[in-house]
Amino acid sequence: MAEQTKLEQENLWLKERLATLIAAARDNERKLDRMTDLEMRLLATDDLVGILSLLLEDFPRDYALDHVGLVLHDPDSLISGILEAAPCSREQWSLRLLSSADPLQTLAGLYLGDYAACPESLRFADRGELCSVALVPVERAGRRLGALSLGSRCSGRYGEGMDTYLLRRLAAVIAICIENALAAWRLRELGVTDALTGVRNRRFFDLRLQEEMIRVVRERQSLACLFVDIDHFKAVNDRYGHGVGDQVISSVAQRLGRHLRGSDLLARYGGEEFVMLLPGLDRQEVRAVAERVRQVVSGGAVQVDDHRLSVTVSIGVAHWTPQRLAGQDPSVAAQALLREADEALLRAKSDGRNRVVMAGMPPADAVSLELLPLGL
Ligand SMILES: Nc1nc2c(ncn2[C@@H]2O[C@H](COP(=O)(O)OP(=O)(O)OP(=O)(O)O)[C@@H](O)[C@H]2O)c(=O)[nH]1
Repeated sequence: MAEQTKLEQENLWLKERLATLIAAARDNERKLDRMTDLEMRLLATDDLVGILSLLLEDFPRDYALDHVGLVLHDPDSLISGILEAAPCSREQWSLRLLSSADPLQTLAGLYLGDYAACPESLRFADRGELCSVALVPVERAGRRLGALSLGSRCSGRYGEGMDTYLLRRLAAVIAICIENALAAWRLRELGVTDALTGVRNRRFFDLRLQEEMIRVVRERQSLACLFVDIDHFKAVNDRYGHGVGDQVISSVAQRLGRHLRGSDLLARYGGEEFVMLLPGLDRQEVRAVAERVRQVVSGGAVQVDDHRLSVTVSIGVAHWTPQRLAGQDPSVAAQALLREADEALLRAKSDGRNRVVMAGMPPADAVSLELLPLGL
C-alpha cells in the first residue's frame, strides 16, 4: 500500500514536472516566434530610420520591455546625417552615436548584470532607474558596429545563467540590417550625387523638379529656376588645364551652395552649368537671391594651386507665380520653366555675361547694374 502511494506521488511529481517543462517550452516557442517575427520585419526594412524605429520603438512596446537602447559607431557622421535629413521624431529613442570606437571596446563580450556596473559610455543618462541590463555587441565580420542594450527595473531580470541565444541572434540580425541599410543609402547617394562637386546631379534634379512642381501647384506656391553658367570657362581649361578647371567648377559649386535654404535645391546640370530651384519666393526676392549668388561667385578670386582666378557667372531666371502655375500639368510646366530659364541664360550670355537676366523682363531691366570686369 505504502509502495503504491509512493509510486502515485512520484507519478504526480513527474506529471507536474512535465507540465512545467511543456509550459516553459511553449513559452520559449512563443518568444522564438515573436523574435523571428521582429527579425523578419527588420530584414524586410532597408532604410536606417525604419530599422531604428522598429528596434527602439516597436520592440520595447510590443515586448513590454523597460528599455531597449542602441549605441552605434558613427565615425564619419553618416548615420547622424541620415537621421538629421529624415523627417522623424526620435526624442524617445535610446540611441547614442559615437565618433570613436573606443567605448565599444570596453565591452569584452556579452554583459549581463547590474546596470550601474556596466561601462559608463554604454549607459543612457536618462535611464538611471534601470537595475539590470544585457549588453550585446553588434558585430559583423569581426568589426564592432555597436552594442544593443536591454534593460530592466528588476535587478534579477538580466544576469548570469540567462540563455542569451535569442539576444545574440538578434544582435547579429541588427548588424546585417544596419550594414545593408548604410550600403543601400551610399548607393542611392552615389546615384544622385555629382562626383566632382558633391552637389546633386542632373538625374536627381529632374526627379525633384517633377516632385517640386506637383507640390507647389498643390500648395499654391511660386517656383523659381536659376540656370547658372560659368563665363568663358573654356579659357580656364585651355590656359590652366582640365585639373584646374575641375577645381574651379568645384569651388563655384561650394559658393553657390552657401546661400541656400533647406527647401532650395542646387544641382550640377552638366559641364560648367548649375541649376537651382527656389520655391516660395516672390519675384523681387528671387532676383535678389540670383544677384547675391552672382556676387558671391565673382566676389573673391578662386585659389587653385598657385593660380588666383577671377570667376564670373551668368544667370538666367524663370519665376512662376502661383497664379501662373494654377491648373498646369506639372510635367509640362516643369519643361516650360526650364526652357524659360535656359533662354534667359542665353540672353545673359549674349548681353555680355556676368549678369542676371529674368525671363519676361525687357532687356534694360534685365541687365545687372553691378557688372564686374571679367578676370580671365
Ligand atoms: N575641367 C572641366 N571642364 C569641363 C567639364 N565639363 C565641361 N567642361 C568644359 O567646359 C567648357 C565649356 O565651354 P563653352 O561651352 O564654350 O562655354 P564657355 O567657354 O564657358 O563660354 P560661355 O559659356 O559662352 O561664357 C568646354 O571646354 C568643356 O570641355 C568638366 O567637368 N571639367
